[in-house]
Amino acid sequence: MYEGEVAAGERYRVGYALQPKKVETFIQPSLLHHAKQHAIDLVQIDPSTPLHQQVPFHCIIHKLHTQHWNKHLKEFSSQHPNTIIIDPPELINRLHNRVSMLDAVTHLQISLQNATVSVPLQVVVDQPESFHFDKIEELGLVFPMIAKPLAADGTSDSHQLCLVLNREGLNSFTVPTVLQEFVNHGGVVFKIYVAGQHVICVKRKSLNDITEEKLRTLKGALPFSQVSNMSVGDKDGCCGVFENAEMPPQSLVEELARGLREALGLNLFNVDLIRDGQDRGRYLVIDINYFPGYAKLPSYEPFITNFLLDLLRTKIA
Ligand SMILES: Nc1ncnc2c1ncn2[C@@H]1O[C@H](COP(=O)(O)OP(=O)(O)OP(=O)(O)O)[C@@H](O)[C@H]1O
Ligand SMILES: O=P(O)(O)O[C@H]1[C@H](O)[C@@H](O)[C@H](OP(=O)(O)O)[C@@H](OP(=O)(O)O)[C@H]1O
Ligand SMILES: [Mg+2]
Ligand SMILES: [Mg+2]
Repeated sequence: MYEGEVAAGERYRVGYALQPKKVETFIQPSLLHHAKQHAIDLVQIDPSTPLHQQVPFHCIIHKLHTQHWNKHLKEFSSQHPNTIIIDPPELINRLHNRVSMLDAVTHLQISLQNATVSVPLQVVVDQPESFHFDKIEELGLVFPMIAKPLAADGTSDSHQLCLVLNREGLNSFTVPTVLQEFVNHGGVVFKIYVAGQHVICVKRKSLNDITEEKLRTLKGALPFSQVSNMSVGDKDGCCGVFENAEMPPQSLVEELARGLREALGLNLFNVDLIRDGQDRGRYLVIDINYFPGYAKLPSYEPFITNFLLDLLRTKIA
């Protein structure tokens, strides 16, 4: 029997390497319990101790951003090729940049049931002095726009966004930043959570539409962060709009999840999708996050456990 193999009646050991805050939210007793009942022991990894001293692992899941961890994991993986690494750090890196993350969508060209999936128009501003307003005008970008730090690396700074309402607002963000077309979408964002072949789409509160009238009265830039973490009760939109918002077609959700999983080579991520308020067949991906907050999903325990079981049974058969 080779290292990593499991005989009938044996158990799987899945190591997790996560920041303390993520351990607190993701590794709930209910998840540990559900996994245990399905022959999976979730074991905390100490990233400061050599991995080979913490073996055996059938699989390792992780979300740590340091180069040191990535190197550590790579070395371990080359010496223990039977341990499944979810997911390879070099592939996760693609989601740490707001341009490369959306590139994967651009190449997909999804069109289903009279609907299309694309990405908002965007431009990178990397040097304040090299930034010319003409450049964004040439691209067809108009106000309002949304400025997002180019890096999406899990730091709180990377979630500091701002609405840019007119030319004045172009001085309000730090570079490098992505300036993105703001698309009115009825204040609802669809979050598609992917764990391998398992996919769930939920709706969350989003930024409200910016009407022509608001655009006439508001000026400069409005900073904001972590909108979709607000509870539904916090929304200032009108009653019932959120509850009544129609979900995207299931076939579109599944096709997008499958396509992105293949294009990115990743198993654990979520996709923020909005529907253009002016064109109900136009969907746009605005964000992709690695190892998102699965615990916010109803029944996340079987969702994650089933994903791990599929993986372990297929790869260790
Ligand atoms: N192009 C856009 N048009 C309209 N609204 C947008 C656009 N991009 C982002 N938003 C709004 O801003 C919110 C935050 O944007 P985004 O998801 O890119 O940031 P984030 O900090 O990466 O979020 P997360 O916490 O999901 O990682 C979205 O949930 C949505 O409400
Ligand atoms: O801070 P970074 O590393 O970027 O990761 C966040 C993601 O960007 C968010 O999308 C997660 O929230 P959602 O699961 O609501 O998307 C959010 O979920 P969490 O706060 O519940 O862990 C994080 O995973
Ligand atoms: Mg988002
Ligand atoms: Mg994000």
